[in-house]
Amino acid sequence: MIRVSVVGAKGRMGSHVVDAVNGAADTQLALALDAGDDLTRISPDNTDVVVEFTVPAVSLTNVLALVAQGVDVVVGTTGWTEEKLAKVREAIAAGPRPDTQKVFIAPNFAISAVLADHFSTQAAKYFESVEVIELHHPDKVDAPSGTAIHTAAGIAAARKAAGLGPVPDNTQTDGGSRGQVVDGVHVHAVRLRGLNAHEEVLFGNAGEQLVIRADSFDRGSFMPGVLLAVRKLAGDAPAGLTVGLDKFLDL
Ligand SMILES: NC(=O)c1ccc[n+]([C@@H]2O[C@H](COP(=O)([O-])OP(=O)(O)OC[C@H]3O[C@@H](n4cnc5c(N)ncnc54)[C@H](O)[C@@H]3O)[C@@H](O)[C@H]2O)c1
Ligand SMILES: O=C(O)C1=N[C@H](C(=O)O)CCC1
Repeated sequence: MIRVSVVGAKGRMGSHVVDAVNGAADTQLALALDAGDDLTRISPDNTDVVVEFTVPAVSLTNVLALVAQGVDVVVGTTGWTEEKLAKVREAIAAGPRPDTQKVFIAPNFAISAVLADHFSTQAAKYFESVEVIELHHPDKVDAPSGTAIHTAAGIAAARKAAGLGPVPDNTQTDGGSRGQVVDGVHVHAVRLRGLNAHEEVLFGNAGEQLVIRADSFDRGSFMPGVLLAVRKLAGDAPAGLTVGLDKFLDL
């Protein structure tokens, strides 16, 4: 049995993870902690893998503490930047298990979103224009979504590798309606009661359009990906920091 502790266990995602861990045949819940609880209770003596779903403002601190305690960590919280990822790599190198420690961070655990992201990077070099629209429930604290930032960055890298220049855009005045620009790609965030997690990538050429869309209607859609990551960390995932569920899929 894989012993799993959950940090952020009372949250929308954390509570689903607790249920998923309790419901799977090969995992058992070790500790379920939330804000105000003592993270040092988690150790290799009681936990094989920690799943962390909290808030962007505290996730890095939690991950650094857990690495220092020598436990492997699956992270679903958003808000990761290259600078924060570098701090995780440094913490692993300076931690108690520099050669075996595993940390996995995924902007999105839903297969639909991972595939939309993957197909978008494949499509990117064929289109002159691209924009990303993400649509979420209004209780979400960050915008744009971590998934949309990851998708935009992947598209931008694919465009750069293909030698494409900037997207065409003759906007002369903009009060904010053109969205946030992530690596040259405009990203628009919608917050609407009734939605869960959705993303649409619009590609355009003269006379044609491709739309790639992923819809997570329910948080249960993230749980197979979370359990896959837990199993991979308890199994053959490489040591060090891995980012993105696509790394664990045969794409
Ligand atoms: N990767 C994915 O597939 C995926 C899917 C959905 C949500 N998310 C992300 O997961 C994060 C959580 O989303 P949510 O909807 O569950 O949020 P939420 O607000 O419902 O839950 C966050 C939980 O973290 C707890 N928390 C806050 N500070 C803490 C601390 N220092 N230590 C321990 N627990 C702490 C809160 O009390 C709360 O219970 C967000 O960043 C969200 O964008 C990622
Ligand atoms: O509900 C959220 O919050 C979500 N956050 C992630 C993001 O920001 O990309 C994944 C989708 C759901």
